[in-house]
Amino acid sequence: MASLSASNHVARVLSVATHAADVDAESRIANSWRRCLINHKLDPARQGPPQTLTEAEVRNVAEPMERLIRLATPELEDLARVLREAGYCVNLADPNATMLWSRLPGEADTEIFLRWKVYTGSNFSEAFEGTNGLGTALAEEKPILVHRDEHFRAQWSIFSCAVTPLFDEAGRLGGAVNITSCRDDLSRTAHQLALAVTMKATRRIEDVVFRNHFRDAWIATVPGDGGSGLVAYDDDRRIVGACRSARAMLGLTDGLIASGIELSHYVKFDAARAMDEIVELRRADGRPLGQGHVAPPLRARPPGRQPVARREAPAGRFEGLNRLAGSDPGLVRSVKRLRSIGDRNLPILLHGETGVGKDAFARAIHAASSRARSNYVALNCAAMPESLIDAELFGYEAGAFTGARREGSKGLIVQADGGTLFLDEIGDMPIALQTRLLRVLENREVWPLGALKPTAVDIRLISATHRDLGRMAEEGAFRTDLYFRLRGMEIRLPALRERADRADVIADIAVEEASGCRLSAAAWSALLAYPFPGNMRQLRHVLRLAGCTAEDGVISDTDLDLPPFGGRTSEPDLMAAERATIVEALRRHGGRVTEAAKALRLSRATLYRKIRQLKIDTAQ
Ligand SMILES: Nc1ncnc2c1ncn2[C@@H]1O[C@H](COP(=O)(O)OP(=O)(O)OP(=O)(O)O)[C@@H](O)[C@H]1O
Repeated sequence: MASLSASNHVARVLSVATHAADVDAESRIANSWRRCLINHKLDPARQGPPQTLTEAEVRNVAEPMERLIRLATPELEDLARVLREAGYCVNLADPNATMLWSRLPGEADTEIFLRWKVYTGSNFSEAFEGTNGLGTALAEEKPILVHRDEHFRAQWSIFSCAVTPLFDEAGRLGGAVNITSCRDDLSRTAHQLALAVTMKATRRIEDVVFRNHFRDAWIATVPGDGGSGLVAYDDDRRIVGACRSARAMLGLTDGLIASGIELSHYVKFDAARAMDEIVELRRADGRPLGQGHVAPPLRARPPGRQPVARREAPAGRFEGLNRLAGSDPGLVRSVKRLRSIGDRNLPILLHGETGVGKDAFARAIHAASSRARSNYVALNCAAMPESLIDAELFGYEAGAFTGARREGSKGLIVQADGGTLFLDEIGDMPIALQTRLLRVLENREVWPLGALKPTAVDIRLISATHRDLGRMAEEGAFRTDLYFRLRGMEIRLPALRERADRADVIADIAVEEASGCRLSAAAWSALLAYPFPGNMRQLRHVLRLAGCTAEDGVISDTDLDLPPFGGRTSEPDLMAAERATIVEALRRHGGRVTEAAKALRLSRATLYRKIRQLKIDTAQ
């Protein structure tokens, strides 16, 4: 379609949508235009940005999608890297078409995406924005390419997007992967190729999500006309799950799966041994079905280990906490204590080394509480100077100081009202601010800078530190009264090397970060023996990298980037190991802090802080 002026575009949309012109009348685009006009009563000439959520709202919407986002991120990063040259931005959206993950292409193109708010937090549902890749693909639950003038609203005609819906392990709509370009020199054919790449990436994400969910089960890959389908089954060959295409292919339903129906009703094959293998599949009546693939439970993959008994499906809102606790007795006890305090508003102090999962744990506590529907607001006290923490946390009135935002700022405490405030690295909070925080906790109200009256707040406080706050309080470096106020309940998160279920944690993270690979015996022993000073974060990083360098799907010990470390746990040793990890990440990324931070899964602010603390010379 050639590019049209805005008024011509509107006229064309109206004539096609009202059947006056029968050009493309039966096409999906024409049908969508009709939906927009008749069902959604939209105006193709309307101008203005899409609806955009605040950062806190995005966090709330993203919370139930956390596992999907985590599992999809490596694939999405690859997709963004491949398509960056062609000026594409890449997004992952939830089923309501709200973008929750974005990578902008950089350079000149980025400015356009920012100007038009094509980024995290924006909603592109068809009912609001008219025909567009994300909204229409989700409305129809089918991949679609929407090229420039095919958009309903004239203003979106500067973009071309290609979108593939994503289905979860139960075949339900879980979101969509979107790619958008604003380059007018890219042909429809080029976009079609990009759509094909996106569809492949999305299928791989679905594959990882399915295998991760059914990691205790055997997985059969069944060939079909429109691609293969995955069926999960237990040791007795009873089906426990099936992906969307396997359901369609075999006629499987939730009811049939819940009834424990046997795989042999649908497909048969000879002997299932302990290794991944290609098998000749037959239909239930014995006719050949083609070649399939059978994989043993992922949890059982590390050599020499028996399959781990299936963990009980965790009950409802405690699912996240149970998952993080695994089967480490200390952590399981802590989760039990958290359950027993129920919804009493007790402040919680998390204590643990860097990367053990303090933030993840705090989020899970929030998700398990009756406050889950309200905001979870986090602040890292070590990442910013005192004046900024003050303004960010307590807020300020309009014109309270030079450089303040014209409209003032509510502050994070007020934003967390009704929800949870997470203060990371609380040990780094300057003394003056400790006093203000104590006052907030005691009086349950906050005085924004320059305000004439306080604002009442109801927050649950979770704080975290890697320091010995008790000792700091004794030495006068931390307010004793605040210390006691913070530790309504103190939870120690053990280092990875201390966890009794270390082997399970490693196996689980291997499945997530290096899906499709298995660990050689030597790699497995090396991982078990290594003290992981950077804990979960470092383990994830090591396995992600190993998954990329592994040959023939086998991670050997030489694929593991484990910097020498003595196994002792003193602070200087930890710092030395952390320093070495950061220096190595910076070296790998040519000194580019943003990319090194991404690889280490740290925020840029945190990495800059660590660079300063550890006196790392980034100019090397
Ligand atoms: N139990 C767990 N199982 C698997 N992955 C985990 C677990 N706990 C944390 N992680 C992952 O480890 C990484 C680091 O976690 P998180 O940021 O919560 O650690 P932290 O203790 O807050 O780190 P820091 O002290 O540097 O702020 C994240 O990618 C998180 O998803």
